[in-house]
Amino acid sequence: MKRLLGYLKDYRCRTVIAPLFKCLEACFELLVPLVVADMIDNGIRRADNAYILRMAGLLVLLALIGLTCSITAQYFAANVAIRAGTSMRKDLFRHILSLEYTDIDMEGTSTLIIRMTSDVNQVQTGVNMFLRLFMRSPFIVFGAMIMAFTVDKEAAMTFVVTIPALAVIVFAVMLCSMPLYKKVQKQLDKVMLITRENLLGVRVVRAFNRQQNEKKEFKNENDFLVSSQVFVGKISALLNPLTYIVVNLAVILLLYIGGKRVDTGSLSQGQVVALVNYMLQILTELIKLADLIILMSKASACLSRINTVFDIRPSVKSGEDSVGINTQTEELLVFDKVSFSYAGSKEPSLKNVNFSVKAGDTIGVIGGTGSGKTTLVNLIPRFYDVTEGEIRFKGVPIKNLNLEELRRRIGVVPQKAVLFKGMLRENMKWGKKDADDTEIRKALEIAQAAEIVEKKRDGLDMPVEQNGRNLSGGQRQRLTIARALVRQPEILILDDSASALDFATDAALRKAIRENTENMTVFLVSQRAATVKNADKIVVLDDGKIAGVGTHRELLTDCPVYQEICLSQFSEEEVMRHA
Ligand SMILES: Nc1ncnc2c1ncn2[C@@H]1O[C@H](COP(=O)(O)OP(=O)(O)OP(=O)(O)O)[C@@H](O)[C@H]1O
Repeated sequence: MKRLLGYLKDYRCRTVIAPLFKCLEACFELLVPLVVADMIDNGIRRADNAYILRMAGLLVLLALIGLTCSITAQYFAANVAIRAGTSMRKDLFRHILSLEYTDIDMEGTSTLIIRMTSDVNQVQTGVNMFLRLFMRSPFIVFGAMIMAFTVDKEAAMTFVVTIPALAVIVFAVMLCSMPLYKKVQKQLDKVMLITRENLLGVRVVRAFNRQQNEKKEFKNENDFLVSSQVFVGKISALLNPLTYIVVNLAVILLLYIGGKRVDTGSLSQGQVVALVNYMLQILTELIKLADLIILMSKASACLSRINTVFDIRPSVKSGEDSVGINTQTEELLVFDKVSFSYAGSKEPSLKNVNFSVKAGDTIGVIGGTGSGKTTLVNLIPRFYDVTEGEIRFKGVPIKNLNLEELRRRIGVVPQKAVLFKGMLRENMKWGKKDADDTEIRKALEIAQAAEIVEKKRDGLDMPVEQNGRNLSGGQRQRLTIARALVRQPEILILDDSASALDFATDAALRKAIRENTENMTVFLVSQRAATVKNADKIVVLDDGKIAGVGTHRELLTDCPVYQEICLSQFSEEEVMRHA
């Protein structure tokens, strides 16, 4: 709540104007029954057409003033709600961008998208409706009761009995339905998560002919959502019949008491009609108030979910500065007894990893699926922090280095090639804002991606669609490698980034990288022995542990895991030739 008030603070004036105008509208509405009563008593009873017309004109005037007040209030309420919602969405986006892999893993990408979209929207709607109704509805309920007392104290006693009865019904229904609405909201989230997952993985679903299974799963969750909605709808639907029974009974009582008092001359017919109108106004407002409370409870649930995201502190903290970097040392990186476990995972993904890397070396990282290759290289730019041990960069523990500076020194090409919507040139400049076309073209050449650009009419201005969907998997991979090269990082990490390339292009790529990146330390992560065999040092991983470190030749003689990998990919003759 404090956070939301923080967003409303900047719009104090508008936050006050909106409910005030709603109250002003309510004042004019409360006058209507009195004008109608006067019209009946002094116009219709005396058949005074001129008077009736004058009163009708007055009613139109009241309606117009009420409408103006209402439009003004709604304008300011919507304005405040949209501005506060937009600021909250912006801050949430900024906060999510500051989170690290671990934090995002814990929440899940889909959940974060829901927080940023539907949850913020729900809070926005809650603010809008709150500003419009939180003063107006109680104002009308109490105002109508007071007006009824000014009309006739005895008949108005009906209100004293009816309003609490109505309030009990409205709030009982609301209390029963509120937790159910929360359940519905949760189920809605689930359906949205399934929808998102299926849309993102639509090709995989088709490729594995999983449409029927997915349809079934979606149907189950959706049916549960529908049945929950119908159930809560049925409870909410009780509101109208129950309240109308009470109000109709109250109206009968009012007419009975009013009729008797009309007979005795203490009350006019018009006044009886005014009392009935006040009763109906109270009913309408109590129902609106109940709707508002349900809406507010949904909005507050969404707000607390948004707050849990805001409360996540980035788990990777930047070091103060980069003092102590030894520029003379040959050892660029040292993995010293490094172990790592993912949050919530019982088994460590890396166990006691020790090796060092010289500046300018090419390091191959090889191992079976799930052996920990990606995990290992992700520790270098501190996408995750080690659980045990230490990684040192030029003699300084990377935890002590300024995070931005550390990452500026590293170019990462992840397994999944991601490009962003926009021009290719913009994508290429991600790592170096001021890179010129010559630098970009050079990087494209090394990454074997020059021909992709040459073939396109627009050259570097070619448009890249969302997620680079107008490019093939291999083209995307080469372009992401080029993007990392534009930056000319000290350390280049290629995490299985050539998996979609044919062998010839893969070989040409490695040759170009070797020839053009003399001072760059390159990590080549791959499952292909051919990719890593020329590396200065190869790290062989097996189930999170180091199975061997050395050159291709050394490992072929003394690392059984490496031998096994090579034998599964080369002929025995080829392996023997290298050994
Ligand atoms: N985000 C994560 N949360 C929990 N466990 C994870 C996560 N990412 C990977 N793991 C686990 O860590 C282990 C190592 O995974 P990693 O991705 O590093 O393997 P890999 O050698 O790169 O595999 P591949 O060659 O298939 O990409 C695996 O057992 C995997 O299940």
